[in-house]
Amino acid sequence: MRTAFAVDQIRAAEHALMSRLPEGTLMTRAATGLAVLCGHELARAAGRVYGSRLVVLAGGGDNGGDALFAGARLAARGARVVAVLASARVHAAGLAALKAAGGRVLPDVLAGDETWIAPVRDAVAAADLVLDGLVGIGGTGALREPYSALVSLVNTEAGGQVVAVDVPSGVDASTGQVEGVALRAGLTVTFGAEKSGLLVDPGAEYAGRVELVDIGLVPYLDDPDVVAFGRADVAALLPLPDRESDKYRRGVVGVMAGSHRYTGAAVLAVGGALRAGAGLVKFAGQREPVDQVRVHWPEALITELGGGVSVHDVGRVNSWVIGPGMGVGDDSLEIAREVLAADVPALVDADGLTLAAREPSLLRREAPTVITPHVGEMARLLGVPREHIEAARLEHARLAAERFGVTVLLKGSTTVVAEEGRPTLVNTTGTPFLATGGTGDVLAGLGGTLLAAGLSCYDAASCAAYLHGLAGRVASAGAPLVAGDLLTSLPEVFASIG
Ligand SMILES: NC(=O)C1=CN([C@@H]2O[C@H](COP(=O)(O)OP(=O)(O)OC[C@H]3O[C@@H](n4cnc5c(N)ncnc54)[C@H](O)[C@@H]3O)[C@@H](O)[C@H]2O)[C@@H](O)CC1
Ligand SMILES: Nc1ncnc2c1ncn2[C@@H]1O[C@H](COP(=O)(O)OP(=O)(O)O)[C@@H](O)[C@H]1O
Ligand SMILES: [K+]
Repeated sequence: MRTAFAVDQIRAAEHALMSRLPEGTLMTRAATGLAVLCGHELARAAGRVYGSRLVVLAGGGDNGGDALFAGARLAARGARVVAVLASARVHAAGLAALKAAGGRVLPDVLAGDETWIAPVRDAVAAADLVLDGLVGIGGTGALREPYSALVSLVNTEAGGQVVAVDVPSGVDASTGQVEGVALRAGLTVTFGAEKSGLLVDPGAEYAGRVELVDIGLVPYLDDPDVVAFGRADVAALLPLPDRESDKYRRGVVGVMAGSHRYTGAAVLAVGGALRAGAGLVKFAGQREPVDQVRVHWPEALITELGGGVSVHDVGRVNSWVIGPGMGVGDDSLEIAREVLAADVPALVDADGLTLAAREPSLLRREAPTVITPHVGEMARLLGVPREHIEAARLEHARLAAERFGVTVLLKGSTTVVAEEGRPTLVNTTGTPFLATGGTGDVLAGLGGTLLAAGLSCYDAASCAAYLHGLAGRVASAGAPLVAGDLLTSLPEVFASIG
């Protein structure tokens, strides 16, 4: 399991650790680790450290200090290092070390004219590696000048590797938010522990690959702010059938999905539930989706609603999946009321969420509930513009979990799972090729089966996101996928986890 922390937590741990160590120890540890990793990058890109070209961007805080000390170490190994000083108060000892090791300082970017631009641009374009030590965890708000001009220049002109020190400048280390410009790194070398903002888009996208340098912080950290499951975490939670299993013990999933207009959603949601290993899937819906489910999934038990047949006629289930393509009319609302009155865990998706935005009492249930909104559905549920949600995924997923008292799986470029009292989970599998119609329906079915098997909402949502993302990667292999491909890939994914 990967763990990540908010800036306050990092600061508190650093404070506790620093009080036991001689001054400067942590920066030495950080800069040493940074220099080693940059050395690897230079060896890979330029063949060797000696003679390679390095540009160090140094801001006025300790982040700049780390970069200058690392630059000094690489200069001592023969790299040609130039520093760009973006503040009048750069770390004095770091700058002295760099100069003593043969590093040079480029023209003054603070002089107030534009004479610095051409030489800095040329140096950045020619560099094998640019080291971003402008701001780290001390950054607040949008980057100010000259930091933002320097970052824009690196983003457009850098010809070699770009390494962010601790955090890409311009990314909020706690939330991954970016106001204005931020540095696009190929590698982020972060110190002590991962920062939450490095795992969540947009920050994660700016960070590139993340490498952790141990500076001895771990014993001083409290519970993580954010976690990410790995294969072993999912393997430990996934229920496997054993000799005692029968279909009822494995879990009966009720699926209420599809409508006259949207029949495919029902087929995909039932498929997701079956392929996730449900003991039994009971499908309830209108005639058209019923016909389609019957053709595609003879394994499902089917209840055609209407004509005096209601949700009660479905009988006992261990969990409900409700929403994909079910419609948002009054009859759908009535069905949603009946389904969500059941005393079993429920996963509410798609149209189910549109109905809940209209009638929030649908989500006030005794039994556990997972909601799986995409950004648009979340915007409706919270009454917040979708851009705000995209910019601050952790914050809005947590807000919805608190407001509705449910587990929230917020879908999109970074899927996050939020539940009160638990660290927010960030899913690290997946591919942008999943952004195609119907993939969310498969996810809903998958999650419903894991709930029926007895996983908690948090675990079911987290495992479903992980498996779904892997299925996306297997199905896509770099090419477009269709939602049905996920169903074909799921057996391989489950086998690889087992
Ligand atoms: N505290 C510690 O124990 C350690 C800290 N380390 C380094 O220290 C960093 C934190 O150092 P600081 O607390 O000095 O903070 P930073 O160096 O991250 O940032 C502070 C500087 O950036 C400026 N700044 C902040 N927001 C800005 C914006 N939007 N636009 C332009 N300038 C902005 C501030 O005016 C200040 O000069 C970490 O990220 C890490 O790199 C490491 O050396 C490891 C140990
Ligand atoms: N840019 C992206 N990168 C990775 N996954 C994405 C991206 N955009 C969407 N997805 C995933 O694709 C799925 C789409 O689900 P959803 O929006 O509900 O579509 P539908 O309703 O058509 O099934 C979700 O699992 C979501 O996390
Ligand atoms: K930085």
